[in-house]
Amino acid sequence: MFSVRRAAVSFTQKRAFSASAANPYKVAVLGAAGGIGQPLSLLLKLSPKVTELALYDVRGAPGVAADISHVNTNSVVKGYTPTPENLAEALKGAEVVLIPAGVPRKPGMSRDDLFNTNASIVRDLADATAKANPKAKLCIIANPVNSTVPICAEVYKKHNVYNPATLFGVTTLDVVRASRFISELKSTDPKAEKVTVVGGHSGVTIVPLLSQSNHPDIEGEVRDKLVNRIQFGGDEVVKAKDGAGSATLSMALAGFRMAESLLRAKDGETGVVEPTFVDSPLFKEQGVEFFASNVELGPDGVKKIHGIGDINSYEKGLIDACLVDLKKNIEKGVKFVAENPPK
Ligand SMILES: NC(=O)C1=CN([C@@H]2O[C@H](COP(=O)(O)OP(=O)(O)OC[C@H]3O[C@@H](n4cnc5c(N)ncnc54)[C@H](O)[C@@H]3O)[C@@H](O)[C@H]2O)C=CC1
Ligand SMILES: O=C([O-])CC(=O)C(=O)O
Repeated sequence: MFSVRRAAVSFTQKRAFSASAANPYKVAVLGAAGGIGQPLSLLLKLSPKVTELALYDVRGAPGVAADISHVNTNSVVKGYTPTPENLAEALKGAEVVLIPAGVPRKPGMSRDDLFNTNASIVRDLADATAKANPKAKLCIIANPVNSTVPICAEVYKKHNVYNPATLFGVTTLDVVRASRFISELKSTDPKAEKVTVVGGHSGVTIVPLLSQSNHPDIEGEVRDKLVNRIQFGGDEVVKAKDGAGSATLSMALAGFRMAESLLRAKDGETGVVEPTFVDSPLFKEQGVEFFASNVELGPDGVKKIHGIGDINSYEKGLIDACLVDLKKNIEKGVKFVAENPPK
């Protein structure tokens, strides 16, 4: 007989952290054996803030866990095979849950084309999280983020455990890209380039606010090209990978940054700000329930949602276009759960 208990393969290192160690945080990655999941898990293993790493996937998680567990940092790594009991065990006690589970794009596809496959994957993983650990900070990487985040909110509402402060669509990659692209243009250090990107996470819903960057002088054709590159940076990678998927390594870095920021804020660090797609008051009056903007993180998740600040007329045009698509994407996610509730 297959033993559910034994299926949770544990690679406990001999010098496990004592209960009194600082920052004793468990982090769970669902979809851990994938293109993003593997490097993301590796980065989490390197973080002194993480003491337990739970790796779950429908295939291959124990192998990835065995591999990563040999990295000589002081944390425990466990790999989980796909049973409901193992999924619940992986989730239990996690401070942060990251979901990169789902299919990536191929050339010619939009992120919305992933909806049919990924909506039910994310719905079911959100359902498991709502049952096993509803207080965890839930970070959604799986696309289309503009729809998968509302799907999670609807699932949590069905369980009466929805807390808008703990649900995050991961849009960090958009600012990682924006700062890199602007530094290429201006021959500067990308780390010094702070670019605000708001809206959502696909095409025209990605709105860089260059007027608030270090280089408000970027205008005209140069600006249009830069904005387009930031909005469609994901397509650049999809095209270059030529059918083998989308961004994985830069995304792992971006997802890790988001997770680490949540843990830093949990530790009481103040002034931790990340861009993220959250249940937001900013455009609710226009019927847009979720919106990405800079968000100050606190021990309980969202502490303060920053407004979009002063924008110019060009950026106002970008926001208007963003809101049209974003509203449809959000409504699609909400409708999906209404018509296909978790079993
Ligand atoms: N938010 C963002 O900025 C970005 C999002 N993405 C999205 O992340 C997702 C994952 O991308 P990749 O890692 O490249 O794909 P991948 O196909 O390499 O990995 C996905 C993993 O999810 C697993 N999986 C599938 N169904 C599952 C389930 N029900 N439970 C647990 N695991 C499951 C698969 O076995 C696979 O290991 C895609 O939807 C992609 O579009 C990708 C890049 C950036
Ligand atoms: O482009 C994709 O499909 C993956 C993604 O979200 C990104 O790289 O920003």
